[in-house]
Amino acid sequence: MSSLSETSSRHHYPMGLAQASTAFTKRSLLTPSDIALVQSIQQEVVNSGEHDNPQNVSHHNPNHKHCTFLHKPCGASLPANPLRALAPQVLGKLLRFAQASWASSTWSSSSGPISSVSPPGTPSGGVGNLSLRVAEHWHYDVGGHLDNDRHYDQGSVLTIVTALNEDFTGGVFRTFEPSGEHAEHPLAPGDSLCIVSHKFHNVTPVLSGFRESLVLELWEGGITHGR
Ligand SMILES: O=C(O)CCC(=O)C(=O)O
Ligand SMILES: [Fe+2]
Repeated sequence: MSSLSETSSRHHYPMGLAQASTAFTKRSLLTPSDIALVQSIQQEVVNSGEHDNPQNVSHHNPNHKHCTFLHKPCGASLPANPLRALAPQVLGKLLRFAQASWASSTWSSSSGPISSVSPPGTPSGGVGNLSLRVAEHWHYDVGGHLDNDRHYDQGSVLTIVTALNEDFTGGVFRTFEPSGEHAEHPLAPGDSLCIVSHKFHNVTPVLSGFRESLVLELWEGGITHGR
């Protein structure tokens, strides 16, 4: 109510409200050539050397999945933020989708999970007021999964997940709803989903083939090359 509490709550996103929030899906947001571009950037990052997320190296075998950061410097041959520099139109599509999702949601209404963040349509509000925290390419082999029902992306505001391939079974993206049930969000290649980052989400085990996804997190913390 007071401006002091509003200021101090700027980076507080109530967990309970996030769980009740809606997920938005956009079919075929990325074209096959957009996907091929993202995959080629991921390959360039891998080939350039330092692509491993140190926090995820140990996950490579036990968890059968692997992360490549597409937002941080990785050697002299690539720009500092490879996805933004080499695929600005792809990033633009994803950010515009996040903006449209937010604008049609109640996420930043007074009783919404991100009421502390200025919504689209207000001066310097919306996605333009957030920064790209991470752009992650995920590769899940058979057995790869994200099995914590209460996994969420702490500290971020919006998460945008895009499917990059379809040559697998299992590997379904789900949200864990307040009812205690999982809602499945099947995603075909190029389909994107946008959620408030504090909404619980998970991925069922890949049963055959491999699964590739692009995960963007937007936050209020400014440009980062870290994490
Ligand atoms: O790969 C996905 O679909 C989502 C992964 C995820 O939620 C995460 O890495 O935080
Ligand atoms: Fe996540």
